[in-house]
Amino acid sequence: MHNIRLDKCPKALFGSHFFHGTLTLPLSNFPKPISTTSPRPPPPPPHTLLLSIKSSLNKDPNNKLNNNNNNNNGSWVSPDWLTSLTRSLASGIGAEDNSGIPIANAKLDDVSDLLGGALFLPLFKWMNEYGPIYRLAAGPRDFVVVSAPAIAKHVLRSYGVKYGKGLVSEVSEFLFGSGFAIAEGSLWTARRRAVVPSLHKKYLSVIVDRVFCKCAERLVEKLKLDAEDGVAVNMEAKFSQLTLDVIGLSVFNYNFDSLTADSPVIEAVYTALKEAEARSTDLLPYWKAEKAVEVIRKTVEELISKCKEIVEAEGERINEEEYVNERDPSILRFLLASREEVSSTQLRDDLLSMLVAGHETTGSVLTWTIYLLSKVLLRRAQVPDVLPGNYKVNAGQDIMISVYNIHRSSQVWERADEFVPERFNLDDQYPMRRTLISGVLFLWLLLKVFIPFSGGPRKCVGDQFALLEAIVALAVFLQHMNFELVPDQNISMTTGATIHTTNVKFYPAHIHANLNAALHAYLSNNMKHFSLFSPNFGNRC
Ligand code: HEM
Repeated sequence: MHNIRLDKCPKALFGSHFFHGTLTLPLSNFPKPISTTSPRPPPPPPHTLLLSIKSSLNKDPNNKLNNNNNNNNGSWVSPDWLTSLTRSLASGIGAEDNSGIPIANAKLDDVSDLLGGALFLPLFKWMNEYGPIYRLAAGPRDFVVVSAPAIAKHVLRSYGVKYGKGLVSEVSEFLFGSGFAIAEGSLWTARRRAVVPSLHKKYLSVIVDRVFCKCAERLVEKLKLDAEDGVAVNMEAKFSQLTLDVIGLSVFNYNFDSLTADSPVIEAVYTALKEAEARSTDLLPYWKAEKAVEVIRKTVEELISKCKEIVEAEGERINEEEYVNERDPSILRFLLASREEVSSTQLRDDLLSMLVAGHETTGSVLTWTIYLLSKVLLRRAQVPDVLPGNYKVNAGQDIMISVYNIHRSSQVWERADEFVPERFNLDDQYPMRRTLISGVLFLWLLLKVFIPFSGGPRKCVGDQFALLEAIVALAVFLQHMNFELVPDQNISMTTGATIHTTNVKFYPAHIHANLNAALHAYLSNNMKHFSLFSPNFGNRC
């Protein structure tokens, strides 16, 4: 596992502002973009696969291919990557590589982070060495890794035309089945159109009150007890429990009550996501996730059948666009009352997608600032394509967009590595709005470089939900609690769907404070601006 020095850890920076009672709004604290002209020109000279393989074999004195040319771009397959070598030898000696994409020379040391699940760390290192686009052989797979906003935008907005989800769908099918989070083509279009209307504005405002505030208040009550006892608390675990309760109530009107009793669903979600990650590189042995998937599916099926009985007994039908059932405003109720014809397996898989995506990711936004938590997005080229910067990819090429790199690149941001709460002046009553009015150019840049919820047609459907949840929870915590980081901890990172810390503890302390007026203003004005955070790049979703 990779150990991060506390003084280098973005979380520590975050903590120094957030966890000592000063109000900060992490969502608005992204760095200022300085450039969006991404691809690093000029492209490196072309090289051949054969020569690259030769260069990787150079270390072997017995190797007959030994007297080859120097390859500035490193080897197609690093000496340490025997699995990749095997694959490359099998699949294309002599093939011309005229892609213009440099090849990352990945050493085993570099990828030790992979074994802890922190793939984004070596990806960042290689970006600094090879630039905003490079080719990486990861185990038996071969990825083009993209850290340039313009290329990322090109790939994300071309979903369905030139790119599909590809690998991510393949490796997550065991979990999501036919759910719309991984479905492709017309199945995805139909399912997304059915589910997205359930997250309408009226629903969100009801959920803020009934669910986000209530769940956060419940957590505060628990933390007060810990404060009295002087107990150090693992906040990541607490946030995980909080968000499971939130997503359970919002999607199913069901209280997991995981703040009180351990819920097997949390563990099951992490286990399943880890397995999906292991499958995507094929570098690690797969976990045995069958049991975890069974736990999640069974839970979802039970919740659906309970709700179905009630809806059928009541004969409820949707007749308004922004329909909310006052007793049960859940997404499940919305879908069932809309009487949409869909198989029960499909419904289960769609809702399971919401449960996993919604639970797993929202927890981490509370411990990391939003721009620091994102990992990678995967796409696969369906046709040959030329990327901005004149980089060529073949049909079938897996593309890995490193959102972490884009959000942390010094080519893109000023003071890229820092958390700077002062970027938005909180004394300003409407910080986001002012930016909107006065900074058209800034916003245009922002839309291209800040993509925690992805972009284009497959962008997150829960972005506004997640942002509101995080803001409301922060508001409630800060009104009642202070947090002090337990000194001398070894802070590590790991990944689920996003980046998480491992076992970081805080001492909570109860305070009596008033909710900051700026936060009030922010909350009441931000909803309409939230779409900023996941651009659709002009696509209709
Ligand atoms: C901080 C919180 C969250 C983050 C950072 C996040 C991030 C993302 C990202 C990056 C994607 C797109 C993946 C891609 O382009 O391949 C995505 C998709 C998705 N998210 Fe979220 N998400 C969050 C919260 C939520 C919540 C709360 C829900 C549910 C209420 C949700 C439901 C979904 C679904 C269903 C998809 C699949 C959409 C599709 O494929 O059409 N997410 N999310």
